[in-house]
Amino acid sequence: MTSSVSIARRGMLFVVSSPSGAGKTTLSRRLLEADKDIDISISFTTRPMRPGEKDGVDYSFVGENTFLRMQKDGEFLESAKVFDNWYGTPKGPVMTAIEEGRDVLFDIDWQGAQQLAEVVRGDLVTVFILPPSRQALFERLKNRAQDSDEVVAKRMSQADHEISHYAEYGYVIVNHDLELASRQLLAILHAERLRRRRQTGLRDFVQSMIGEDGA
Ligand SMILES: Nc1nc2c(ncn2[C@@H]2O[C@H](COP(=O)(O)OP(=O)(O)O)[C@@H](O)[C@H]2O)c(=O)[nH]1
Ligand SMILES: Nc1ncnc2c1ncn2[C@@H]1O[C@H](COP(=O)(O)OP(=O)(O)O)[C@@H](O)[C@H]1O
Repeated sequence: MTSSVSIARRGMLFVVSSPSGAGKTTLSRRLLEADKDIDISISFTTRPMRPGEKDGVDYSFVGENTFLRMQKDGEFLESAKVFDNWYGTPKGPVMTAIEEGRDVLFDIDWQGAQQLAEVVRGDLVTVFILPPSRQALFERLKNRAQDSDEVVAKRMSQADHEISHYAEYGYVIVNHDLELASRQLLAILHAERLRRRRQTGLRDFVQSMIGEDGA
């Protein structure tokens, strides 16, 4: 197998959003396993930890006072209230990754995607995940068995509003078959990396090739 040529490029902010239960967490995890050049942004949240979640891994779980202090001090790249809880993206790790030419994955809602679009524009790629049907969404939320009936009902009632934002996204995937949806998400990541304007080292690369003698 031939080894690939490495050309310097800008990192991108890769946003995945969906109504709760459509599968964005599952798809994001699979993307991280399949590709080692993308890091996930770990958000801060005031929502209670779910069974199986780990502080600092799934989210950094903080109280409302801490969150609001961080928000006031400008420590978030974006922040929003979703289902009565606060969520925010810490600035530092994202900026470091982008400067190093690494990509960052965001599992955030449409409000966060809109705010990021104002800050980074050309470095932003957005993907919206749709469930195959309303019934499937309900069943996934119930089968996940991590939220009370009341919370599931609330998430279902918010789904229409979430879904209504799909048209603000650059890509849309219907997550019916998990394998297919995972491949589609990976394909978007790979194609977006090849955008000419992201490949900042292309000019030097081509220049050196054109300048070479003896072909
Ligand atoms: N704007 C914004 N939204 C976030 C952030 N972190 C998570 N979210 C969104 O908040 C919503 C609720 O997330 P979560 O409580 O984990 O529930 P889940 O989506 O059902 O797993 C989802 O739409 C997430 O994408 C963040 O840092 N900023
Ligand atoms: N394509 C799929 N087919 C069946 N179940 C799925 C599929 N994708 C995800 N799930 C399941 O649906 C539930 C919700 O997925 P999750 O990734 O937590 O959604 P979200 O992060 O969007 O709230 C989980 O139990 C997950 O295993």
